[in-house]
Amino acid sequence: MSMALCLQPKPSLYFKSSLFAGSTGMAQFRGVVKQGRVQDVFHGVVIGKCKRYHNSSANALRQTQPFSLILPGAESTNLARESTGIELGNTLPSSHEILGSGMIILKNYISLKDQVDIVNICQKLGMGPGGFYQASYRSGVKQRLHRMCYGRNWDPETKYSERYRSDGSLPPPIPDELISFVQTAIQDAQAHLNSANEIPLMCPNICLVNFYTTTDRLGLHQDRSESSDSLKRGLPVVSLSIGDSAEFLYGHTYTEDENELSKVVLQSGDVMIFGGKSRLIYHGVKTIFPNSAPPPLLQRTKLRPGRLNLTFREY
Ligand SMILES: O=C(O)CCC(=O)C(=O)O
Ligand SMILES: [Fe+2]
Repeated sequence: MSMALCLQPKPSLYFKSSLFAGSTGMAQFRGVVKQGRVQDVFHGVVIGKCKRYHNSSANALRQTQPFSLILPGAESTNLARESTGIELGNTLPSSHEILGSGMIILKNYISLKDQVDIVNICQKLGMGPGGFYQASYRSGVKQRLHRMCYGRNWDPETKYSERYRSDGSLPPPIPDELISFVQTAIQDAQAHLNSANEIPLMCPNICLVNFYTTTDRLGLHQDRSESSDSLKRGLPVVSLSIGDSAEFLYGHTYTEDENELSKVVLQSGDVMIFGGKSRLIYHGVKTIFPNSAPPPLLQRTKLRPGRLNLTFREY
């Protein structure tokens, strides 16, 4: 990647760099949510079921119902792809917030135009083979979140061990422009840190795409399915937020008491990066704030209410 690219204050998705092929990794959910406080806080994900494996074809068939990011009826208008005359220029300046060693938020980093493009990429891939689905556990319980993977299959039960998804599909590759975007974001983050080593550069080879409706949550967990080498080196997780804002909770030790966790609001356009000493933070999404997405994004994409989140990792 050229330095010119790295110095872009808001890198465009259309600056392409070399494609990094390969395999990849993801989240390890803590299997302790029970009737009690944590479930009250994080009632979106069935964390306690994660130990069981699944792959029944009955589940697979149920999982393949298409899920559109776009409001029902809006797809046919094709507004997402046409110029509507809606002003997309960002008015808010970018800034950053360091949350700890190896953990940073680049605020308002993704331009509105790129947010629109990312929604369109995810909509296109999300409706195709390997697109959005609700993973289900062997017990038959489905995750509430709609999710898909790029680059390599990750599933809350089988982690990275199954190349194919339980519905027989393979995840599409990570689009080149997203790989380039993520690497530029890491380099921009490094420039804000005391030492660039706090967050090592990585070549993402997996991306998990989550869509949260306004009532979805994500329970407290660590992302630790990636290779021991990747975790040992502290290769970062890079997380992009688009759509409604979210309250993100995190801490370095597991707790069932929400008050012991730190909180931060992730808004549309923010990029959060956690690597190095923060690579194994416990984290979760407590709340999605309805009606908080930028109006021009909604007008341009017809994104349904909720939040799109992409997390990139290197296996
Ligand atoms: O939605 C987010 O901000 C976090 C997603 C996440 O933690 C994950 O997919 O592992
Ligand atoms: Fe995570």
